[in-house]
Amino acid sequence: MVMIVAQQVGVTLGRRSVLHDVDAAFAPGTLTAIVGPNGAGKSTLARALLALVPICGHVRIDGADVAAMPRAELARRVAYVPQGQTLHWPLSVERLVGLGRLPHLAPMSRISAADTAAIEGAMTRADVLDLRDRIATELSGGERARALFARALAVEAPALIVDEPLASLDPGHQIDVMDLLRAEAAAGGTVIAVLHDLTLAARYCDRLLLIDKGRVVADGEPAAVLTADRLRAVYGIEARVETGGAWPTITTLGRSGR
Ligand SMILES: Nc1ncnc2c1ncn2[C@@H]1O[C@H](COP(=O)(O)OP(=O)(O)OP(=O)(O)O)[C@@H](O)[C@H]1O
Repeated sequence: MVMIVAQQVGVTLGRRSVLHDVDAAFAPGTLTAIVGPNGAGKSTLARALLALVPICGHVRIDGADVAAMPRAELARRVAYVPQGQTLHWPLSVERLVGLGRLPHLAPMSRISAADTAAIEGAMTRADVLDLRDRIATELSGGERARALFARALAVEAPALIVDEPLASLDPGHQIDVMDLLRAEAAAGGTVIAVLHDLTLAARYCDRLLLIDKGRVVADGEPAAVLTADRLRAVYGIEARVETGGAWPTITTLGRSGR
């Protein structure tokens, strides 16, 4: 189990100040969605948590500064699925998923029975067993997304950061992925997902971190974060938010002021 804490995190990319003074804590057993409009800084925050961009402030995993952490150790602690990843090598899906075990392998060593079990388990949970012999570069967008998700699951890291894992998935596989993220959190994982679908985020996540213009504008339980006023202010939409059911549902009615 790991605790990830961002303290006063700021990121500047080129000349653009993209994130400002972000404070956030991500606890074990919690599924957190990072939500916000296009360009708000969600992917940048996901990357900042892994020190993949230069940051001001600190990100700590169980108290250790990620910027100073050896990459292999960080890769064992936090599995990461970036947004819209492209594949360059014509590997089979099984071998692609097997790359998730690299952080655990000593140089030149062979994969163990435990590695094989992790790869099989990840392929099963991401529903890519029937694709295992397919060449990953020849998959559809949704199939590729599931294969890359399986690679992250194969790491068996205590924390998982996934950036727009639902993009290009059909509704059934969207539910499957959200169920999986929930299950990872229920098993003690620290799970962070960048999401655009607010209703799915509200239904599945313990907590939403709403980002706008590089700043955290709300952080809390979905029903507290997703108010009609806030959706108008942040997304520029008129939305009906219903909180009477098992989870809040958001129906977008149109653009504000139109
Ligand atoms: N390398 C870069 N140089 C300059 N600006 C960048 C760079 N990468 C991203 N940005 C800018 O940083 C801002 C935040 O980008 P980011 O990808 O984090 O947004 P996002 O919230 O994930 O958006 P989306 O929902 O569209 O994926 C955007 O304005 C983007 O144009």
